[in-house]
Amino acid sequence: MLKNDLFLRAARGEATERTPVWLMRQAGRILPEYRALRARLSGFKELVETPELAAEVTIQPIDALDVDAAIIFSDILVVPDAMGLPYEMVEARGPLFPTTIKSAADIDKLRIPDPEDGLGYVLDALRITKKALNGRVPLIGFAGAPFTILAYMIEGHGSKTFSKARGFLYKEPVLAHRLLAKITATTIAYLQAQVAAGAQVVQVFDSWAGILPPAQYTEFSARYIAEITEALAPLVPVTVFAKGAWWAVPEFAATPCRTIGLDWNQDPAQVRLQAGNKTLQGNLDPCALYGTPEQVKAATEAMLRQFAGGPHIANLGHGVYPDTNPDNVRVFVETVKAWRG
Ligand SMILES: Cc1c2[nH]c(c1CCC(=O)O)Cc1[nH]c(c(CCC(=O)O)c1C)Cc1[nH]c(c(CCC(=O)O)c1C)Cc1[nH]c(c(C)c1CCC(=O)O)C2
Repeated sequence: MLKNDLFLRAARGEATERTPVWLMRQAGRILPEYRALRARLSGFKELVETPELAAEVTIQPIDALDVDAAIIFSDILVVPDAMGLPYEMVEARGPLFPTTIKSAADIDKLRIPDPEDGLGYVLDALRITKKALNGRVPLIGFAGAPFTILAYMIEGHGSKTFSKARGFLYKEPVLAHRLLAKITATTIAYLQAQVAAGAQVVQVFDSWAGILPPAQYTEFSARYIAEITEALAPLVPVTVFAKGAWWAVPEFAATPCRTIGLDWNQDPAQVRLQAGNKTLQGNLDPCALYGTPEQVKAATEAMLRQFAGGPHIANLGHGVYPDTNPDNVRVFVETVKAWRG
């Protein structure tokens, strides 16, 4: 039994007494207790791959920020890792893949792993977290969208343009689809296993959606997200967050996802018109949290007003930036909780 099921009810499209709130990347470097734990370890991967520690870090923001949902501490890059393409997390630089996908042979070598084998550490973290939460708040599972995962597998690291990955779509469309199909199969099995391990909502992050032209987005990304939502929606409510893909809202609305995530470039009122009865999630600019507490409160209230007229889960328009003052995050959370729109 959940003591606080506001997030879950909003994610199902049900009415709630107040708007639930959580933050993308709430578990991480904004919290001193995260940085302290992280400093004792060899690196990010050790934290992600040690279920007891991942569970501890997942719960930190529930204690520190009093948010209405927990998101399992992991990364979208565990999927390519389990498929046979390991990543490294380079301090202060971000992810790096020592080998990348270049050919049909590279794609054929990739596994579609049994989640309990290749990703058992995430499933263990979910099971431990679920037990430790003891029903305080719902637990969110997640995975990257196949296109965003392909972008890292081909590019090998973060990039402003992802020109190698985008070039691959033009030069090798057949291979791109072969790779996307393999990532999609892995992701569906992985998310189903996350649900079996205790995830009550799953979110698909298409962080690099905005780098594709709309027609290519439909062909190389949205259709695979649709497949994932069709496989998962019978089990739990599914959230789709595609950063920068404002044009794709009608496509997501046609899938069985329950919630659509908005980044801060999107106009909530306009999205409402396109999204039917879906729940909307978002979308405060993470930079709004750099202001004074009064400014944070005003910006949060302005955001809440824009979402009037339908189910809403308050969040930022992307992950919280690591140099954000946690006190301002608490102002954001408290402002949402006090709001009766
Ligand atoms: C694109 C992407 C990645 N990872 C993720 C995405 C999709 C969401 C988004 O667009 O932000 C998803 C992710 N990564 C992490 C979470 C944890 C759960 C949560 O939201 O609180 C989630 C949901 C932890 C993390 N993932 C990472 C950290 C920082 C690592 C550290 O502790 O040094 C954390 C807490 C590392 C990471 N992981 C990734 C990058 C580009 C980086 C480096 C940039 C950075 O440092 O923030 C890939």
